[in-house]
Amino acid sequence: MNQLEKYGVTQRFINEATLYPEYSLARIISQHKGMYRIITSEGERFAEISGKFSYEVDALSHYPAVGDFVMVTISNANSPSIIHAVLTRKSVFQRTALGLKNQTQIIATNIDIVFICMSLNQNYNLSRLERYLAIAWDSGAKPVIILTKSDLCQNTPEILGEIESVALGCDVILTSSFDAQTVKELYSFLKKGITASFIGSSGVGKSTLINILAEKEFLATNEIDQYDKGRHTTTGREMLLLPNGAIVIDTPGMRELGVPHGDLGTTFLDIEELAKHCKFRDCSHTNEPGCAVQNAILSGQMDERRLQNYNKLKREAKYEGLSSRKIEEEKVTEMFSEFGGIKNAKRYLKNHKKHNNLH
Ligand SMILES: Nc1nc2c(ncn2[C@@H]2O[C@H](COP(=O)(O)OP(=O)(O)OP(=O)(O)O)[C@@H](O)[C@H]2O)c(=O)[nH]1
Ligand SMILES: [Zn+2]
Repeated sequence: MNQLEKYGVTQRFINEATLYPEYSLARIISQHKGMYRIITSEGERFAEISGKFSYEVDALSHYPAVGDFVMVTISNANSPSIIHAVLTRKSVFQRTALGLKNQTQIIATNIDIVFICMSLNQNYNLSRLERYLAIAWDSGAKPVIILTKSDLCQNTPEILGEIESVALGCDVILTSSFDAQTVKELYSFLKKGITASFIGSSGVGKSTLINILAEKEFLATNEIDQYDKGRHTTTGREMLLLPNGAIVIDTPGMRELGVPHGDLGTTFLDIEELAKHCKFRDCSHTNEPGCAVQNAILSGQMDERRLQNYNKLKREAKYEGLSSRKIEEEKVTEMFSEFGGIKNAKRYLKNHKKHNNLH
């Protein structure tokens, strides 16, 4: 079988690839400082982007990322293959780039299913789950909730009830590493050729799950690897193949995904639906008369905590916007320092601000 077929290529990508008859289709399996590892029809290769690509690329998010299908010229194993184009992404996990607040950085792409992992002991937290759901809905991947360490939980039915109130139609699976059968339940989602990823706080048991699915120690789990934060000691890979042909993307970036530019509208569909019935269109759902959201809370239909988290995430989203404006100012300073120096830049900003204040 063609190597690439093992790595989740679908007809959709094969079709798009025909637009580039001079190049070959490949998939990015890892990325490190501008160097990529790719799977091609001829096996694994190192790769870098072409000169033309790097000249024309105008946003961080347009660079290839783990999971991308790309069009390449395949070199022999000793020299880098050349990446010419990135095919349309089916799903995208992203976050605001460190140090560059107004640019998004792509963490991983073309993930079909994202398992949101939360452990049933101290890590259990509905607001965090909502946060992860927001990331998932925003990405285009299908979220499935995994509640790990069920062996440590005494009041599972109660918690399941709470989770279902925020999960809105997502599947929820209970697992325990002491019962491999519970983990194998994930195979109803992890079919051959499906690309999946696991997100959730550190220590909830993501590596443990992947190792059980892989039927080998793919990843170091916390007990063996308590001090050495380096992972993937066995494989060095960010994309793993499970025995049944499913693909797992496990990059450090996916593990660190925390605060999303989440799709609040989907995660909090119930609140947004209720809000349509508030008396005032700009209702803040705090103490306005005729507030449908408050009424739902009063009648016990909705949990007050859920509204609080909704408001909190909304505030964060707004704050993101503000801070990016500040970053914009810094960028202008930098730009002007090239010709004319910092003084000119400051003057420019001052005038600019004055000008803005007039509006
Ligand atoms: N009791 C119990 N412990 C578990 C279970 N799953 C994992 N653990 C333990 O939880 C700890 C953390 O597990 P990991 O699999 O390393 O967690 P992780 O989510 O991969 O953590 P990071 O790599 O930091 O993101 C280890 O000591 C595991 O043995 C479970 O189902 N039940
Ligand atoms: Zn309201």
